[in-house]
Amino acid sequence: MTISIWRYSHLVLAVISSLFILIASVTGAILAFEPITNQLQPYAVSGTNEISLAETLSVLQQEYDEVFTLEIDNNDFVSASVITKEGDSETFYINPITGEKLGDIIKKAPIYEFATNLHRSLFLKTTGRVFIGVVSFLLFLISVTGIQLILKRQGGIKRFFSKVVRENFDQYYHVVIGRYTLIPIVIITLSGVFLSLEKFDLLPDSKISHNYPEQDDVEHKLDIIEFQTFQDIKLEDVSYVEFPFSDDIEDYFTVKLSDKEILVNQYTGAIVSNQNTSFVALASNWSLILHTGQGTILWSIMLLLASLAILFFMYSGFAMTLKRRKETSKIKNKFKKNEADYIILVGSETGNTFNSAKLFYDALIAEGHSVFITALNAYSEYKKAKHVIVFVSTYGEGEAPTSASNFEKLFQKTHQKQTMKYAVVGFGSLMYPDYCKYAIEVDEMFQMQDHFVEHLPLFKINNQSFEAYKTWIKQWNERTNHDLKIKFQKPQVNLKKLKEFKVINKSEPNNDDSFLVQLRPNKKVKFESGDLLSLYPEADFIERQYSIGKIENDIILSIKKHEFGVCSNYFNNLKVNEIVKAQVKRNLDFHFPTDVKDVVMIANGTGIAPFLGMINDNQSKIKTHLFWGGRTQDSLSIYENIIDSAFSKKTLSSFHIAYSQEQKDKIYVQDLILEHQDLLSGVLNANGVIMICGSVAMQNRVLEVLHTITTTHLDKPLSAFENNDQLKMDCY
Ligand SMILES: Cc1cc2nc3c(=O)[nH]c(=O)nc-3n(C[C@H](O)[C@H](O)[C@H](O)COP(=O)(O)O)c2cc1C
Repeated sequence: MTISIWRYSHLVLAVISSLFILIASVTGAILAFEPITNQLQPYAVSGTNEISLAETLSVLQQEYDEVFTLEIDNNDFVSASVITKEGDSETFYINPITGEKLGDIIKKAPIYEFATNLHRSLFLKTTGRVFIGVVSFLLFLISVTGIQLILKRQGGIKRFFSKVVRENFDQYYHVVIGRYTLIPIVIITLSGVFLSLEKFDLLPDSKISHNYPEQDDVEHKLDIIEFQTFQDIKLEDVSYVEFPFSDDIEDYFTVKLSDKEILVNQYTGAIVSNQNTSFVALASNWSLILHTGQGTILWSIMLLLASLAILFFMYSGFAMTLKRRKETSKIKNKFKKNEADYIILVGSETGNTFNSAKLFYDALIAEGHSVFITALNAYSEYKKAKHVIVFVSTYGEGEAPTSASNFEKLFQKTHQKQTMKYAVVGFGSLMYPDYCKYAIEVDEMFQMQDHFVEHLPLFKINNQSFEAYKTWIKQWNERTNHDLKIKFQKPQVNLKKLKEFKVINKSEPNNDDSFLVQLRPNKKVKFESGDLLSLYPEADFIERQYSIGKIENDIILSIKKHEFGVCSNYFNNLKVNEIVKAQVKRNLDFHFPTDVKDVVMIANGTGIAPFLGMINDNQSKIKTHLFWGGRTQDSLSIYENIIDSAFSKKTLSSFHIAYSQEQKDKIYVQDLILEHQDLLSGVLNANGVIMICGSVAMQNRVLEVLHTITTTHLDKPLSAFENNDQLKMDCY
């Protein structure tokens, strides 16, 4: 629940201040170039830590008729205001060792003048300055709420920089870029607020006031070069020197240093007054440096990047909000709640789960059913319903998402009259210790009430996996004897991008209707075991993907033939030397790890394909254990040669098989995993990697077993290893 408060505050603040933030960040990005271009000018003087103030002041006195001021700015440019020997009053950059003029003071370019005015006051003078000050504070609050949201999402400060689940482009980069730029943005906004407060005299007075003790007349005036005080001060510590107004002994040198201001007797060089700079003045100086980037190219570049990041956050933040609204507002029920046979209840925080529920709703409607879809928070009595299907995500630490926050109470006090069948689909992420916990709770609530009968067991979906969702639809279809068709967006095919691959070999389908295809690219194509081969059959141009095993330079695919499968039958009918047009899609998260000591591979059926490549290409001979589940011994025969070859090359350490049909008691790959739990926990404990490929159903069973193993042997949930990139999965 608290997460939605943070998200709501984040959004409201962003909406209120968006236009001004837009102006401030565009002008901020432009202004970031000013200190960069300034610093590229050749006026910076090096070695100011070695030059004494006495040397510079003395040389200036010799070089010019009169000297008024000396200034050293944040760029280390030294400028002096003087009357030249020719009698001209001028201010210019000087060389502090020779005193000679280096160049004229840089004039602010009109673009920077314009951007500064807009940035500071929107050309509205005081009113504008107030606005900008307030907006700066709002942006500070937005950054703080943003940091809070990232902390919640990632599960604490320790995991601030750990892996981010990628749901879509906007969400992913909003979080990833946010992690790197929010702290600089907090600094920029706080310094901006400070500068505004200073402008409106809202800070304690930081002016230094000196005591002016009476000075005794002295007969001999020392040369500046002889002033011990100035000899002891290095130029790098000086920001400003004002020369005495007249020869009067009560007129002094005023010297501003980084942390204090001193008055120096112009005859003796003695310090007359010494006052420390106030905290407010120091903070104000730092605010100016941090807000404008003066003096450091690196920080100026950071300011530029932060300004650009703010623009991206505005775009991606609003895009996410619009998408969320669209997902939740597009529910237009055709049937009333008391007319419908099917009730779909949705619990979602950011709208993703609504999307999956809506696809199911559309498919049921297309089949001619009466369906009513609503949020879990709107749960009530349904007079005619026969089926309740719940799609629900988990948020916070295993809690209900916003649109299900009230469901438990409603469920307890609502009593349905007729008996209904229920099915719960949980959406979550394996990166959280309480994987799909709220869905588990909802499932239990249904189990406890008499009027509900389980239609399908609880089904969990990791990271909104569409493949897993399709598996659940398949289970639904099998259970109901229907052929519900989910309409999903076809990925756009760019036929020009398809490459040609020649069929080198193809085995005949075995008892399981599985066969191997060996393809060779006609031209050079970059691919690795674990990448995907996308095909777009002419019948529908819908993308079908197969996991690639790379052996030498060929692609090995393991395919299961389905009676009416367009693509599997296309492959099965291929003859040697025929050409297949397809595209390789990189699947970087599912490549063989080369920087670990142990790898365990777990597959069932055709999921073995990428591993066939990996076990043969394991050049650094990493200890590799393959667990595979098949139906019968015959299922293995098409892979046997490749596995034997890996054993003889010593690139495979062990191979464990579970045949489900060879004996009375069925054995599955998850049973093998449990049997070898010491090996599995040992590999994880030693930072090894577990890879899983095959059916989603197998994946879910294996994950349950792995979770039991990690909690009992290693005292950690499986999510800890998922977050540490020790779990790689590609299931369908
Ligand atoms: C802050 C935060 C906390 C989460 N907590 C959990 C959790 O405890 N268990 C889990 O399985 N998934 C958790 N998730 C993952 C979400 O359930 C997952 O991203 C889901 O797809 C979101 O669906 P929705 O956008 O429809 O709410 C969390 C996600 C976020 C951002």
